[in-house]
Amino acid sequence: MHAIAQRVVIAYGSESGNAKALAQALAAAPCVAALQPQVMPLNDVDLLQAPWGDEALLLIISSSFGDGEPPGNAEGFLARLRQSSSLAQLRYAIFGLGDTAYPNFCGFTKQLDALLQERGAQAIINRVDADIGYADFFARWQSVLEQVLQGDAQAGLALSLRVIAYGENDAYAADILERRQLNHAAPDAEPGAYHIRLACEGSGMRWRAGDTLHVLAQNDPQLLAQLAQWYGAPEAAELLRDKELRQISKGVLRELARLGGSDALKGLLKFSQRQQLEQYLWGADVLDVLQDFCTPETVPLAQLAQLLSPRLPRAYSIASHGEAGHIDLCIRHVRYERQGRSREGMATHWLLAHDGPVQVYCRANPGFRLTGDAATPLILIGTGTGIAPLMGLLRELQASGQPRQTCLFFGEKRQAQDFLYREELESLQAEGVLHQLVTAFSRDGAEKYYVQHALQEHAGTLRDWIAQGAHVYVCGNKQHLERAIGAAFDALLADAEQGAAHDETPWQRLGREGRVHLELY
Ligand SMILES: Cc1cc2nc3c(=O)[nH]c(=O)nc-3n(C[C@H](O)[C@H](O)[C@H](O)COP(=O)(O)O)c2cc1C
Repeated sequence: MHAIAQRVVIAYGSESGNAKALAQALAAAPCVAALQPQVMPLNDVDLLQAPWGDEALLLIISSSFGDGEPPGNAEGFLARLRQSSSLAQLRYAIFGLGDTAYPNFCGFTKQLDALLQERGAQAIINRVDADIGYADFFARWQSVLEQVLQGDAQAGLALSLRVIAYGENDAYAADILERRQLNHAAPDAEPGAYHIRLACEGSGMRWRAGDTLHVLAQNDPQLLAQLAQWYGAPEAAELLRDKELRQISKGVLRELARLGGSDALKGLLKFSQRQQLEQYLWGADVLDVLQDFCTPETVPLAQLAQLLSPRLPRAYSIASHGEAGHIDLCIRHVRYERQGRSREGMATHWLLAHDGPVQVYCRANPGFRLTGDAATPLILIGTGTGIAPLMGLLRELQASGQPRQTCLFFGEKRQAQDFLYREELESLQAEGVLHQLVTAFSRDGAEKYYVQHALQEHAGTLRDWIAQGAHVYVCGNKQHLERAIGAAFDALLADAEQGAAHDETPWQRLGREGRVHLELY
């Protein structure tokens, strides 16, 4: 066997430094160092000028960003590659870094590989698609590269290192390990709040606290039966089984209004009626729309089946950390009645009632992940089941063994019934993971008391923490929470910030500095 390359270029595309660090480590590895490699960002690689003859080799190590796009220092390379014609002389190998929690996993390096192949370039090692645990893959890739450099071409073409990403069409079937009610039933209590644990050990699925779990639930058989009855056609249940029956898009409504010849529905779809439409759609399903505005004759079953989109996944905040081997959710079992029919949240009901595995996949939510360093204090604010991602963050801090100054403000109705995760929170506090646990139970006193009131009472601590660079994480109800929390922070920081520029409020400034993390629903 003889060495296959005299000249090696190691080119990286890297936004936050992982790929660059690997490129530098590779250059220092004895088998490569002997060839005195050049290390540079992909943007500096000149595909046309460099002599990519028999003796040269391009090793690409790059991450993907945005939606499977190149990091900033690789954008120019991609543009030039697109414009280039034949690259038949070029031999290359690609090591892609990514995160399966993003929909376009390793999108950029997959695209590079395809473009290079289209232009006749030759991969000497099969492309690697590595996830966040890339260190192990890199060690294996490097040892195969060593074999290839020594002339063993087969080793590169036999390598198979590609993490498969889960998604809507390729979901993971997770068993339910635990279902436990977190609040105590009482006649006037909030609807049930449940802790659900899903088994994910060995799935290869990756996530971090703050990310979301997408659940592909099945439609309620009762609703399918009611649709079949409305149509007088038993086959409706089968035809509509995998269709989205709850979240009805404007496009579908427009088409139903046209087919049904309904002026009332056409009117509701006018821009000026958007609030009325929102009110009408709250808790509605496709059977409501059909009953209210159409007849089985105006919207034949086959046409409805064609019109409706496939079932949409429902997203839940993950309440466990990424190394846990299981995914925890904290969900509310919503039940209500409308037009004489009792209804339940589609996926929530499915998660609570169904036996057997649940189809799921994770998606990254970088805006709600832990940021900053050990010196960055964390102010966590959650109401009701909005505690879920905050539990995830606390559990991640606990698992990391690197606690920070952390304070949780939790709001609910009544302490005796609604103190979700009370025991665990108290033990996190005893362990020193959580420094302050502040609760605001709105209905326990003579006057309503909410998290924003608790924030005011702790103004001194909060001001100090904000001055130390604290990040604020807020999760809960969209309608009330953000405005109330923003106003509370503006009030408590107003004095401290007197004299500062007034074209923004203190809360807006924190937002602009990337220190406010919101998860509102
Ligand atoms: C905002 C953001 C967007 C990302 N987008 C993607 C993506 O679309 N596909 C993917 O596979 N990985 C994505 N990632 C994950 C990165 O590719 C991964 O963290 C990688 O290890 C970063 O390497 P680098 O430090 O060399 O840039 C993203 C990460 C962040 C923070």
